[in-house]
Amino acid sequence: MIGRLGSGAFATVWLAEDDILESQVAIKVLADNWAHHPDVRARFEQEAQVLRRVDSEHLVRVHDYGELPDGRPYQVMTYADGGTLADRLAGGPMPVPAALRTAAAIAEAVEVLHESGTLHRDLKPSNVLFTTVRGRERVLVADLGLAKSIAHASGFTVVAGTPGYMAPEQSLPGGGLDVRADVHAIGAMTYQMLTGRTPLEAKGVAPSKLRPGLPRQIDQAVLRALDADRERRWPSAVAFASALDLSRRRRRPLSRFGGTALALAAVASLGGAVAPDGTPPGWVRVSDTGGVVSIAVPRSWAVQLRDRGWDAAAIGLPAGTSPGLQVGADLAGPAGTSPMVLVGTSRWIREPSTATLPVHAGCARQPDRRVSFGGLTGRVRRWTGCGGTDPSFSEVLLAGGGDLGVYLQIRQDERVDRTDRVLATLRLTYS
Ligand SMILES: Nc1ncnc2c1ncn2[C@@H]1O[C@H](COP(=O)(O)OP(=O)(O)OP(=O)(O)O)[C@@H](O)[C@H]1O
Repeated sequence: MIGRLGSGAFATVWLAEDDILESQVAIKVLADNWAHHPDVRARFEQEAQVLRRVDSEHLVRVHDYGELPDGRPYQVMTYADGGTLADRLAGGPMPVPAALRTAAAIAEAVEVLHESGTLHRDLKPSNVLFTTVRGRERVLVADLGLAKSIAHASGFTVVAGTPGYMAPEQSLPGGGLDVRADVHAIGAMTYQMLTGRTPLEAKGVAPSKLRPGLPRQIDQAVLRALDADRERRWPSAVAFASALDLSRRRRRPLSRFGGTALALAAVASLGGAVAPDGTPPGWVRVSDTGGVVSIAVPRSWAVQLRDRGWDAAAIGLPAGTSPGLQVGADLAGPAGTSPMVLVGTSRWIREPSTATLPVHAGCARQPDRRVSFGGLTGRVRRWTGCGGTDPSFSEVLLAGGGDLGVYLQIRQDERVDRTDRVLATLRLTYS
């Protein structure tokens, strides 16, 4: 051990030298009084497992888990040499681009956690660390609030979430939490990075009142993340990050292709096993009411479902309802701002197809490419660079598996294309 880095309500974190890795690591040791509590201990271990398995460059990595001779469990994790966001905020608000970049990185990490089925529950500036990688600073989200949640559930006098950041529903007994509680906390930190004050301290006034010159879109994005009614909040961390990113791009058009990578890189990095029905870990399978078509999407996309079919007239085929579904993060929200998948079947979709795929005005059409999945073949047309609030669109026609062909529209963030990954999970039941 080289020295003590800090302590929280549950644990003390030490700086140590790893002889094998020849690098510095942080070792978090559960406090003695909690180490005797089986539930808290189990959650501490669970936290280590999650942070070992889930892989994002913006999440603290746990390398090892063990037990000291006196029985206290510990986690060995990446050492963050750049202090915490709390330290930075002690000096007042951050430069706007740095605040937005940091918010996007936090959202990315949290989105990856959500996709693996884990809520953070205790996002706050002391849990956001900075480290230096190859001379560049990187944001790292640490410390899941798992221990807190169990302590709270067991009636201990520990607040489950930190005032100023936690969502209103977190202080309600038994209020089932979902990803939107974390969205609230990211919103609160973004507010503070931009204005120097928590929304609680500032009584929720628009950030631009405290930081003149902030664009209206940033005000709107941040206030929506903080809405007391979670139904009106951004439905996912990535939806919030996209809204901030779009505001940022509008301010600084040159940064469009550089800078922040959004959360969607998550897929490639998820651990765990693919389910027998082809559903990747952290994804959710949905189907239409008749069970004819089913598909899996990342959990954060699967907030709303319309499962009563669709009308193939939408793509220029004979009208009439046939099996189909639409699943998305925010189907009722402003068009084009959140991920969505529409899957419609039709016996009119054949090869060569007479369907008329939609044109996405303002987007750049990419060359069509041929795809083939589980006996179905067809083509994908992708539209990118849509500008405004629109992400990318993939238009897909597939046929050849039986009497039904399939049309899909996949709306997603334009920089990471999950079209094939989603298509690979498509299942059709032929009559
Ligand atoms: N990986 C790390 N690298 C460097 N410093 C760290 C690391 N993890 C934690 N720390 C430091 O140790 C402090 C204590 O961390 P810990 O996670 O135990 O508590 P906390 O987040 O401050 O509070 P609480 O657990 O009550 O929510 C942090 O505030 C931070 O300063």
